[in-house]
Amino acid sequence: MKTALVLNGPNLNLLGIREPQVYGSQTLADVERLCADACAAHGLKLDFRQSNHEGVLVDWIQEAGRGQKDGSVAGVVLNAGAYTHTSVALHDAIKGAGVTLIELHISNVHAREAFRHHSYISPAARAVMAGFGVQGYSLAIAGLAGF
Ligand SMILES: O=C1C[C@@](O)(C(=O)O)C[C@@H](O)[C@@H]1O
Repeated sequence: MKTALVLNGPNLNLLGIREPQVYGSQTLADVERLCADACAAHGLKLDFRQSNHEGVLVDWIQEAGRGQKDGSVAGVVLNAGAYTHTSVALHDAIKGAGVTLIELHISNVHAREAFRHHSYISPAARAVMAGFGVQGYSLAIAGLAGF
């Protein structure tokens, strides 16, 4: 059984408390349960992580790339949070690792502030999911399973 890595970036540990009018009231633990159910439904094993640190996310993407090469990893669902809009390092990590990656946002970033309209992740991602709320995680896992 292949693993789906679901990686969450900065401030996503605050889900449920953080701007609930934008991100909803479900916590990151709730999101992990959603992902576990979606993975079980699609024959995938879940590896769910969160970090506030850019370099840690880079390390995890590189690890996922190695896992994809040895056949143990199906791909990555990445909510890079604010690093989406700033991080050349994450862009380079995804390209360098050669990993199949779905960029995910809980909110519709294109309907928000202009600084959220540009993503360094999108040009390196296989697909992009935004605006479906936390349900987007389940949809992204279904998508990953279908690649
Ligand atoms: O931290 C986040 C969360 C986010 O990635 C989302 O899930 O909608 C959108 C980003 O702009 C923001 O910085």
